[in-house]
Amino acid sequence: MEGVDYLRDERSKAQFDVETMKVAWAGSPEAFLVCDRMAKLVANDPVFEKFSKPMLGRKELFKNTLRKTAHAWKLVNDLHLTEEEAKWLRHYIDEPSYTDLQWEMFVPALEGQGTEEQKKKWVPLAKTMQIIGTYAQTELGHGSNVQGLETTATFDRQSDEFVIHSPTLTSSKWWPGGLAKVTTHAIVYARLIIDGHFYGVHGFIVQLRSLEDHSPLPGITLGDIGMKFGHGTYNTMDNGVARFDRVRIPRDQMLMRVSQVTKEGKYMKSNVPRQLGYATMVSVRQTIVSDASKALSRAVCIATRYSAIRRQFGSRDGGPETQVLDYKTQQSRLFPLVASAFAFRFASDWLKLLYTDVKQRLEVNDFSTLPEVHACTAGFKSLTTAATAEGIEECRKLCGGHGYLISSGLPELFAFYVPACTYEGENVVMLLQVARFLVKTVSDLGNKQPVGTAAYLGRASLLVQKNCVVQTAEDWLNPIAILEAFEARAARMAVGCCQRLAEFKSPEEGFAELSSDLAEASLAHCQVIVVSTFIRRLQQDIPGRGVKQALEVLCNVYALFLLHKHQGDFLATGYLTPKQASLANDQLRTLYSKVRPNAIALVDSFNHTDHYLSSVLGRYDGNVYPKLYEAALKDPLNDSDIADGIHQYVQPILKQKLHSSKL
Ligand SMILES: CCCCCCCC/C=C\CCCCCCCCCCCCCCCC(=O)SCCNC(=O)CCNC(=O)[C@H](O)C(C)(C)COP(=O)(O)OP(=O)(O)OC[C@H]1O[C@@H](n2cnc3c(N)ncnc32)[C@H](O)[C@@H]1OP(=O)(O)O
Ligand SMILES: Cc1cc2nc3c(=O)[nH]c(=O)nc-3n(C[C@H](O)[C@H](O)[C@H](O)COP(=O)(O)OP(=O)(O)OC[C@H]3O[C@@H](n4cnc5c(N)ncnc54)[C@H](O)[C@@H]3O)c2cc1C
Repeated sequence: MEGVDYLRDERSKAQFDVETMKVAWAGSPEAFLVCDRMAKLVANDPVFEKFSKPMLGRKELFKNTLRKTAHAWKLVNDLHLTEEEAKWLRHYIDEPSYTDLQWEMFVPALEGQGTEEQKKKWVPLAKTMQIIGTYAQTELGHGSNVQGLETTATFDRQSDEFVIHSPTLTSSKWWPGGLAKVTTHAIVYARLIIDGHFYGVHGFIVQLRSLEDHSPLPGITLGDIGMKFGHGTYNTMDNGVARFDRVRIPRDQMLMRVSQVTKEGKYMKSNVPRQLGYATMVSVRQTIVSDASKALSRAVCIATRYSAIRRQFGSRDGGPETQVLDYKTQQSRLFPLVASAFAFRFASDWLKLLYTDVKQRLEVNDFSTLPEVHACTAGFKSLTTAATAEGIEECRKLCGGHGYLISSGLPELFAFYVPACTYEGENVVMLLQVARFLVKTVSDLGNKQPVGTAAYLGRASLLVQKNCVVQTAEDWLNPIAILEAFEARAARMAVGCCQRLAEFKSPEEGFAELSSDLAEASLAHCQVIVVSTFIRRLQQDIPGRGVKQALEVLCNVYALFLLHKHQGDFLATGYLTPKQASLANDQLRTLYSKVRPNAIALVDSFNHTDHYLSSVLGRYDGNVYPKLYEAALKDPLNDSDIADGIHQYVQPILKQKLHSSKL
């Protein structure tokens, strides 16, 4: 049998209806149709070809992306694509471009932090791409600590302008996407100074380049920050550096929803919290969570298909060897990642609802849920990106040696994905934000009943006393038992941290000293939410033959895998006995056997095109080995039998006089 037959055979074993599962994955029949249409549009358009990327130099890579972006923008207009369709188009094109910053950060910053008047002026210009903007917050010397930024915006009362200035080398803006060569404008974050007094960091709309000839405006020095990790992935983007030498902008280009500066130089705070200045980051963190499930589903699709084709050992008489997918070790590394992709998918759908709700509230100045939403987006961003980056690398290893080839699609996917652990809030820094929220919630338990995602902490006093009642491996299939275990562990970790914090001289000293434990408690809290979201999703009506049952198995795999991985926490907090932890692991093995017949069908449900996967190992048809050969033969080194440099550098070594060597 060939790879093609193996996958056909695997597909015939599926115990659920794949077409309905595709809809469950996409979220709705309408969402599925949009994704499917955009995926095919991209896959069938030769401009969006990706296989030549690894061979391109930096300048060609960049220009190639400019060309693709221009073509995509033309399609958006010619085909009258909605914003949702345009986002999927961008997703399937699969190439970081300046438009990411324009649509994910520049426009949301204008919309979230601008006054009505500012929005009226700037948003239409941005949405029609008459101006192209980026988000210039990070500096050479400061990224995570936004309040530590050094760029200054000094108000000049006489001219009614702000003077934007980079006072030091470390104040150079460093990283903003599209800044080096493309963007005409930026939201520049700077310390506001009026009459020598500092008023904190604010956003300012600064024009960077001439709209006529694209040259940098006077006083602004722009450049690229250099090549990044991987080759053909993030190097398509011109992440840039900018220095400002007393650049003047009109007063009305400070984003003034949160606070205003009057013509007279008076600083006025409106009744909105200053954290609203951080709202753009909340918005994009939510997008990043949704991207995590997409990236992880891509990696597991490649690794699962290849694992069904690859055979090793198991036959001593020349018969077929064992599919590596049948090894329990392979299953225990791969299936939790398949389950995680689904878990993150449902978590991101839920987060989107939470975010839509807070956005509507913020518009009418209701800020009550902002701290919870900030904690959720920051925590989920950290949890999902860390697990996805690790998961992609695990999938590469699951594909053995061939996983290391660029043609497997996995090295480039990892290089593209891994900065998500850093950008938009470094992951540990984000967990510490969750920790602040947890500590406040637990410390306030006497006065305030927690709601929403923290509601379970309202039962903390009970959860720290109760013990797990599981007696058999079967008991671990009960969602109530699973959820209580996660809640008890998280509550015990949070309460334990708070008790120890009280032993320090000051809360700041305690927080710094216990920060590792606090980060772990935050992760445990986020896992409660992801697990409970998955469980709640299964309580909804899920049509289709066997679809709900297959998802139930995955939900249990996800939860019990986490329980096994973090069993140290579950045991140390005293909720579980070692016997109960071991029963969970027994159940996990049984669950892997239930996933096995559905493995290929599950990854088919992601509906990924071969274009999007860009992987010889993950091809839908399974025709792996002939295509690996074909891809290898395309390498420029295979253009001729004798490569450049052989005559010059190798032949002289071969022809050296042997008596000169002692070897
Ligand atoms: C080929 C192309 C095709 C083209 C197609 C054309 C068509 C295109 C159409 C559509 C395209 C769509 C594109 C989609 C693409 C999607 C891709 C998405 C990829 C995105 C790429 C992202 C790039 C990355 C960008 C960046 O990285 S920007 C920089 C981000 N920086 C950070 O995140 C900095 C992190 N630091 C912080 O957030 C903060 O400083 C801190 C650490 C959270 C705060 O620290 P500190 O304690 O000092 O806080 P304070 O400032 O004092 O504040 C204290 C209180 O405020 C609370 N707080 C903090 N943050 C927030 C918040 N965000 N919201 C609410 N509250 C917040 C904090 O908890 C404190 O509260 P308290 O009560 O405890 O006091
Ligand atoms: C591909 C990419 C694209 C980017 N695009 C943009 C962009 O468009 N616009 C923009 O403004 N920025 C952008 N950035 C910058 C990005 O937002 C920052 O790099 C990020 O916020 C992390 O900040 P940092 O680099 O200062 O890391 P640091 O904060 O210096 O982190 C270094 C280490 O210190 C630790 N650390 C930091 N603070 C604490 C603390 N309080 N407690 C414990 N540990 C701590 C971190 O955990 C980490 O291990 C981009 C970055 C990348 C990689």
